[in-house]
Amino acid sequence: MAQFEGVFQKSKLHPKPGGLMLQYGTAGFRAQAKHLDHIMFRMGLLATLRSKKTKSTIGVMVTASHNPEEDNGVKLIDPMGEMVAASWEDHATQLANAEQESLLTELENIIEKETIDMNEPASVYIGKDTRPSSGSLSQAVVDGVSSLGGKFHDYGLVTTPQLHYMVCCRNTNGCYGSATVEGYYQKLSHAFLQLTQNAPNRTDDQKRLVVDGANGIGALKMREMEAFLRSELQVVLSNDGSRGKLNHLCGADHVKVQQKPPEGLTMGAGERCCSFDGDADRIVYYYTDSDGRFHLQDGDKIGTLISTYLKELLTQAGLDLQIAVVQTAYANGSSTRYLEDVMKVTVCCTKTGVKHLHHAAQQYDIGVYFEANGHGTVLFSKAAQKQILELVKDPNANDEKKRAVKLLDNTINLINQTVGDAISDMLVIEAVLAIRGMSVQDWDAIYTDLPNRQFKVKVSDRCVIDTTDAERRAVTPVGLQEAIDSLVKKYKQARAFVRPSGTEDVVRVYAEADTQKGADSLAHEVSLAVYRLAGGVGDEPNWFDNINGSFEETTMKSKWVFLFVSIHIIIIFVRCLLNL
Ligand SMILES: CC(=O)N[C@H]1[C@@H](OP(=O)(O)O)O[C@H](CO)[C@@H](O)[C@@H]1O
Ligand SMILES: [Mg+2]
Repeated sequence: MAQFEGVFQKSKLHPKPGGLMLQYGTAGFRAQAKHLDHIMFRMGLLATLRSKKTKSTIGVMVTASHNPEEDNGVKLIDPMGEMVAASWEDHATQLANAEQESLLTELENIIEKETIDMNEPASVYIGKDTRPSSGSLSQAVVDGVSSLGGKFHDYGLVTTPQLHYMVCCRNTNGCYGSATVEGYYQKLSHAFLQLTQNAPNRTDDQKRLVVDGANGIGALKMREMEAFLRSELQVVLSNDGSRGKLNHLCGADHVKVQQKPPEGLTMGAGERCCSFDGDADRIVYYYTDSDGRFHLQDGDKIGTLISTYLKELLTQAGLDLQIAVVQTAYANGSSTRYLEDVMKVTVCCTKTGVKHLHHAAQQYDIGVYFEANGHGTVLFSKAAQKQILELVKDPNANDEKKRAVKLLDNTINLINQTVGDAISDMLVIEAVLAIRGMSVQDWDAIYTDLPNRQFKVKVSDRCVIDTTDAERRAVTPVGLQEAIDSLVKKYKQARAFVRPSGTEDVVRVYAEADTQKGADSLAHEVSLAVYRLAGGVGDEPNWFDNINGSFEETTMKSKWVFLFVSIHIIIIFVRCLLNL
């Protein structure tokens, strides 16, 4: 214990509020920022141990992604830039929840269980998003690393995928790229410019893209990157953080869940637009048509576009590589049908959370994975990359083969294979549309989404809901799945499921049906079933609140409207009385 005296003393500066229990969820810890100082310190400790164990650099990203600005969170990044191994998530939860006096015992337990040699050096890369709380929280991470004698490099403000990229570059000794923000811009922009040479006649209009930066880090980084793209992409940046609040009525999550454009964006009819989320690891595209109808190109559409493009190139290059698309239960039924029936690619479904999709995608030569919300990337196996590189160098390849394989090679360099990356995905999409001469409308027409709806329900303990079959069926509480099954039967082409969120204290409800009215009504009925059978708290789910935005926010709005109307009625009543 004596060797940890420094840790113990430092930990007193980052005390754990007694009784506070948090869990390493879908994407790390997330909570109100004011509850996270001790978590950050402890994740600094854990990252140092993980670095000693793996003899590699580990990443710690301070962000709460799409959550409101008042929240924050932290994710750990493993040596190849992937999410931390699942077994270490348990260590993270144990360490985070240890009361002050048992912190060192918990630390020693991990060291013993993982047989960590404490004489190994440790190196941790740290990054943060633009939340007001991120500065002091990332300092707490630094304190944790330093108190265990680890070395750290603080990248300051970076997107989550940029930090994943840095970690991978470092641990591959630069093979993946150079571990600087500039290195990231250079690698991606070089590949993008190579790809767009294959679409030489694009007009300025076609190069124009309206980007909603969610008032977050993605906007800052997009500004920095612009010059590297040499006008081959002409970004019109909105919600750049100069005025609005992070993720407030904007950003990828808002657009996907509300199925409407963000505020703060001027969209011409038919114009190609996209939204990043708060830490720029997700992207969705959209446009409004001449009738003002909103069309969303979500993660499913992105996955379809990219896999179609890659499949075509594989055929042209004569490469026999297996391509698969990984989705979650949130994937629109139409996308799955299109991929399986028309494109004839393998589709597999995993639990929500990139770590699950990533691992599934690693099983294939080329694994394209996208969550419906726009979080995803493409993984190329080592063997696939080798075959592609060999063909690039093959002097006997004919022109068609040469072109296809060169495109594949540049696409590999443009994709951030460590994790979903809004900037990298955006450049891939822009390149694919340019090369294939497709407009956003052509892309939209590949298949038509089934109308769908997502709701949130507050319950006293969301862990009462346990699921199976990649979260498509609820095992507990008793009777819930039966209730969902009988509700689904009332609608055509319908499907619905519920699961506890891993990032917010809510139960998520998803429904799709042949009409929007049907999807809305099914989602509402399932929400009521959750509320009644899974311990709902507060008012019963209200269809109007759910449809019209974040439910806390609209509940507040409706309260204000109610107060305003009541005051007016009273005034009118008093006036009438006075006139009498
Ligand atoms: C339905 C949905 O969009 N869920 C999101 C959300 O997870 P939840 O566990 O549903 O809160 O945040 C995750 C992290 O960003 C993301 O991976 C996931 O797809
Ligand atoms: Mg995110």
